[in-house]
Amino acid sequence: MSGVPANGTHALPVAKTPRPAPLHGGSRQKQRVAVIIPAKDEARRIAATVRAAKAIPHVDLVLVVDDGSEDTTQHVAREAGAVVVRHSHNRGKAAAMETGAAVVAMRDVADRPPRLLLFIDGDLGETAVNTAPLVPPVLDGLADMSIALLPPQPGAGGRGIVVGAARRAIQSMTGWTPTQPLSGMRCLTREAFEAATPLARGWGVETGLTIDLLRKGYVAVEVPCDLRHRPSGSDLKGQIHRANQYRDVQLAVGARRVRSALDALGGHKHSGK
Ligand SMILES: O=c1ccn([C@@H]2O[C@H](COP(=O)(O)OP(=O)(O)O[C@H]3O[C@H](CO)[C@@H](O)[C@H](O)[C@H]3O)[C@@H](O)[C@H]2O)c(=O)[nH]1
Ligand SMILES: O=C(O)[C@H](O)COP(=O)(O)O
Repeated sequence: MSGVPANGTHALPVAKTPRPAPLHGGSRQKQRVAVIIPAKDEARRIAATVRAAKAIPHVDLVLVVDDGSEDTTQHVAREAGAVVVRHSHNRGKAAAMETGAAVVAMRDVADRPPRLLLFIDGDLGETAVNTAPLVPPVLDGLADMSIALLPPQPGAGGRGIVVGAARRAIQSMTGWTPTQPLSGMRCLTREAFEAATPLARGWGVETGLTIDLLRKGYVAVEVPCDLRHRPSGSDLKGQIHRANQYRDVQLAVGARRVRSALDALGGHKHSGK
């Protein structure tokens, strides 16, 4: 298992899954990328996010999953050029990611490699184009999943409680210490995504993804990306959001600890111990 900073001092990592072989004559098959944007009430920013996502090299599909928005997110996203699907009621970010990946799979074609999946948040606006550096490490077979490292965000009101809990859990279960364990901007191979399903629910999704993939031998890298999003403040709304994040992270981690304890028990039985 391994996870490494892309710009760290380690030797270059190698992804668990080799990339598609070159075609006859040596040219690499054109690997395409789908951007998946889970979005709940993002009407103000989704158009800029969609337009910027379309400018990322290798991207031929930008899919917005409207997760039961009460505003005009779906219409604005469609006008900006996204393919839009919608949950009739709000099901949480992880469910929107699963819906997005399923829709992309329907649009993948048999004679080409499945698209890489680039998940980004709906509130990045024009900075969404700066998730482009997440693609090359996965495209080139250095990693199975790349994770964006964001610069400090003006107005952020967090105290590091949820981030710290997620980081420590990932560290104890995988040996890797991520810098920004909750970062949702991630590029994955189809195989890695499938290996991590069913995803942990709601806000536990990133923590669960990282734990599950690293424990299965997939390789993650963190890549600095110059992104701006709408950070949660320190007001009541922000604190309630953090409480929900904390609950979902703990549920994701708890389920994985139980599973790993059961696996260990099963292994002992199997070996007659
Ligand atoms: O029920 C929901 C709620 C949110 N979203 C979308 O999910 C994304 C992230 O939500 P946001 O409100 O921006 O959350 P943050 O607190 O900013 O989220 C940070 O922390 C989360 C994990 O707790 C990660 O999923 C995010 O990527 C990361 O930016 C946005 O596109 C939302 O529109 C949904 O699809 N469904
Ligand atoms: O604001 C944030 O960074 C997230 O909501 C996590 O909150 P935290 O800083 O309290 O971990």
